Amino acid sequence: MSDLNQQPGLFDDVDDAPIYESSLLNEQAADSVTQTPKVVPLLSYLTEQHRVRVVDVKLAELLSGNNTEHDHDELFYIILMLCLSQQSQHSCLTLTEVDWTNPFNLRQSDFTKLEGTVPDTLTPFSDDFTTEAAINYLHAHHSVGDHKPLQLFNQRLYFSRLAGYEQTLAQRLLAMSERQLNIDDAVLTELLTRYFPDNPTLDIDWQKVACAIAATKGFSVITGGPGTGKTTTVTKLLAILQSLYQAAPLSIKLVAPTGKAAARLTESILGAKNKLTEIPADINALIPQSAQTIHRLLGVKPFTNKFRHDKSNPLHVDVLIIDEASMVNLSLMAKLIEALPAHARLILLGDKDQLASVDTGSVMSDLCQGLVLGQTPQYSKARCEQLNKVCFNGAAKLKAQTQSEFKLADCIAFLQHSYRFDAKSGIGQLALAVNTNDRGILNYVEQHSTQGHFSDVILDYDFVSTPIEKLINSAASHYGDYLTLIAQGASVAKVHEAFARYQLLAAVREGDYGVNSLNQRIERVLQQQGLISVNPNQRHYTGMPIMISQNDYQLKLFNGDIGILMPDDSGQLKALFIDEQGNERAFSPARLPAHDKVYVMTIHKSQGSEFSYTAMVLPPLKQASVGINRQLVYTGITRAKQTFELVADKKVLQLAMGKSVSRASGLYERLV
Ligand SMILES: Nc1ncnc2c1ncn2[C@@H]1O[C@H](COP(=O)(O)OP(=O)(O)OP(=O)(O)O)[C@@H](O)[C@H]1O
Repeated sequence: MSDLNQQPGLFDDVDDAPIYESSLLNEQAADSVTQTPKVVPLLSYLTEQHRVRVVDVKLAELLSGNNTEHDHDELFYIILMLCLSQQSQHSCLTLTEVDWTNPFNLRQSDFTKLEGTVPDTLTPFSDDFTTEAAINYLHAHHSVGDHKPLQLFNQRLYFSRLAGYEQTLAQRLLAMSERQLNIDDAVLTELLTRYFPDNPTLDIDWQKVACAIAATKGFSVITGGPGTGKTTTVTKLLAILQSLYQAAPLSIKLVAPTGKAAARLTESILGAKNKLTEIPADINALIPQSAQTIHRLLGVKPFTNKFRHDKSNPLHVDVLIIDEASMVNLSLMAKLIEALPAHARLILLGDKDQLASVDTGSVMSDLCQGLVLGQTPQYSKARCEQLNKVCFNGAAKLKAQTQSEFKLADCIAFLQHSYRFDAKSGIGQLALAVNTNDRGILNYVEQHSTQGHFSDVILDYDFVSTPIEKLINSAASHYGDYLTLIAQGASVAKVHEAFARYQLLAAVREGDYGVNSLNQRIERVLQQQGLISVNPNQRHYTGMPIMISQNDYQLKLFNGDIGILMPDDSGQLKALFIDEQGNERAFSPARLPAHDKVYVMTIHKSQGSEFSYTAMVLPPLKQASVGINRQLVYTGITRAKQTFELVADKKVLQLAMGKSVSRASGLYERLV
C-alpha cells in the first residue's frame, strides 16, 4: 500500500523503514517479549500510538457490527484502513495496493523497543487473505453494496457517500460532454481566425485548440502551467461564445475555490479584457468583470453542509468557469455540478500539476491523466479532424495517437507554451525542471542563476553553513515595506498590496524550518527593529498579518483569507480584509474565527495566490522523508511572479523532484 503510506498524516513521525518480512518480525516480536516491553494486541497498539483514531474504531465497529472488543473481524480492520486512507485525502481504499501482511505499515522500531509496548502481530489477516480473497469477501458482505454503508467499485472500497459523489460527477460530466450543441462550424472557424491570427512561431496554437474544444463541448478542461494563457484563452472563449449566441446572450459566471483565487481571477480577467482590443465593445460588455467563490455562488446554508442551490434549486447560469479547479475537492465539485441546470456548459481551468485539494479527491488530475508535455493529447480521429477543420483550415496538424479509452479525452485542452516565462526566465525553467524531474534543466537553471543570467531565481543551497537568520532577516526587511505604510497611515488597499508583494513559504509546520518557528523568529526581528510592538499579554497587535484557518459563514470569512491588523479611524485595532470584489472589510479581532499569524505560510495554503517575490524554504533531509514531493515544490515555485528564492538542501530538492504523489480515486475508471 505504498500510495496510502506515502501520504502525509498518519505515519509522519515514523522515519525508519517499514518491515516487509513477517518472519523477521515474528522473531523480533519474540525477542522483544523476552525484554521489558509489554506485548499488546495490534489494535490496542495502534490506538495507543495514535495511529488510528478512537472515533474510527467506533465507526468501524458500528459498520462491521463488531461490538465487542475481542471480536474484530476482517471488515472491521478494512474499515479502519479505509478511514486512514480517507484521512490522507484518498477517495477510496485501493485494495490492490494493500500489503495484507503489514496493512498498517508497521516499522522495525515498532517491534524493537526496549520499553513501552510492542504489537503482538503485524497483521490481523490470515496468510490466505490476499487482495482477491478480500474482494470476494467484501462482495459477499451484507454491509457492502448499493444502498449500503460501503461500496465496491472495481478493486476500490468506498464509504458510500464518496462513491456517490464520484458516480454523480462521472455521470454528469459524461452527459454534459455528450450533449449536442448546435454550433455552426463556419461561424466558429471565422471567430477562431479573428481571435487567433496565424502565429508562425507556433507549430500548434494550443490556445486556439482549447477555444475550439470548449466551444464545441458542454464540458471541457483547460489545463496549463503558469502563464500559458488560461485566462487569456478563456476571455477569448467567452467572446466567441457570446458572439455565437449573440441573439440571446449567455449568463456567464466565474468562480474560484477561495476568495484569494477569486480576487486573482477578477484581476486577471479584467486585465485580459482590457488587453484584448480585438474583442468588439458590445461583446466585451457581455463578459463578466468579476469572479466569486464557489461557496458564495452556491449560497451556504449556515450550520449545514448544504447549499441553497442544488439539484432541486439549480443555478441560473448558462456557462460556468471554475478557475484553480485543482483545489476543488470531490464533494464540492459534485455538489456544484448537481446544482447546474441541464443545459449549462462547464469549463474547468487550472494547472493539473499543482497540489490537489486539501480535502478528499483529486478531480482535476484524475481528468488530466496521461497528458504529456510536448505531445498532442489523445484525441479521437474524428475529434482531430473536427479541430483541424475549425482551427487549421483542415491541415492535419493534430494527429490522432492511439485511441484513448477515456470517454472525456476529446474534452481536455492542454496549453503548453508559457507566455509569461520565456527562455530568459528562470522561474519557468525551474518549474519545468521540478515538474518533469529533469536534472539537466535543473543544472541549466543553477548555472544561469549563479552567472546572473536568470535574475529571477535565487537558489540558496548553502543550507548548513548559511544560517537560517539570513532568510529571516531578508523576510523581515521585505515585510518592513507594508509596516512602514501602516505607520504612515496609508490606505488599507495599499498596505495589502505591499504585503502581498513578498511571501515566505515553508513546506512544514514544525521544526526550525517550519511555519511556527519561522513566524516567531520573524516577529522577533521586526520587534527588535521597532517595526511592530508586541505585548506578551495580548495576542493581536498593529501590523500583524493573519490568515483565517476556519470558514465562518456568518462573517463570510473563509479559510485562507488574509487580513492585516491596523487601527481604524477611531484608533480601534481592527483586522482588515479586502474581498474578491476589492471591498474593504473590518472586524474586531475578538470576533475573528480561528486564524494564524502569517509572516510565513505553508505551501498548501499559498495555493491560489501569487506573490511578486516568493521565497520558499524546505526542511533539512532528516525531516523531508514525508510530505515533501514534486507537486508541493512545483506549487511553491509557481506562486512567484517576478522573483523566486529557494532555501533548501539540494538533496531535498532532488528528493522532492523524484517523488510524485497521486490520490486513490475511481473517477477515471468510471469514465472509461
Ligand atoms: N497568445 C498570446 N500571445 C502573447 N501573449 C500572451 C498570449 N497568451 C497570454 N499572453 C500573455 O501571457 C501572460 C499570462 O497569460 P494569462 O494570465 O492568460 O496566463 P494564465 O495561464 O492564466 O496565468 P496564471 O499562471 O496566472 O494562471 C499575460 O501577460 C498575457 O497577456
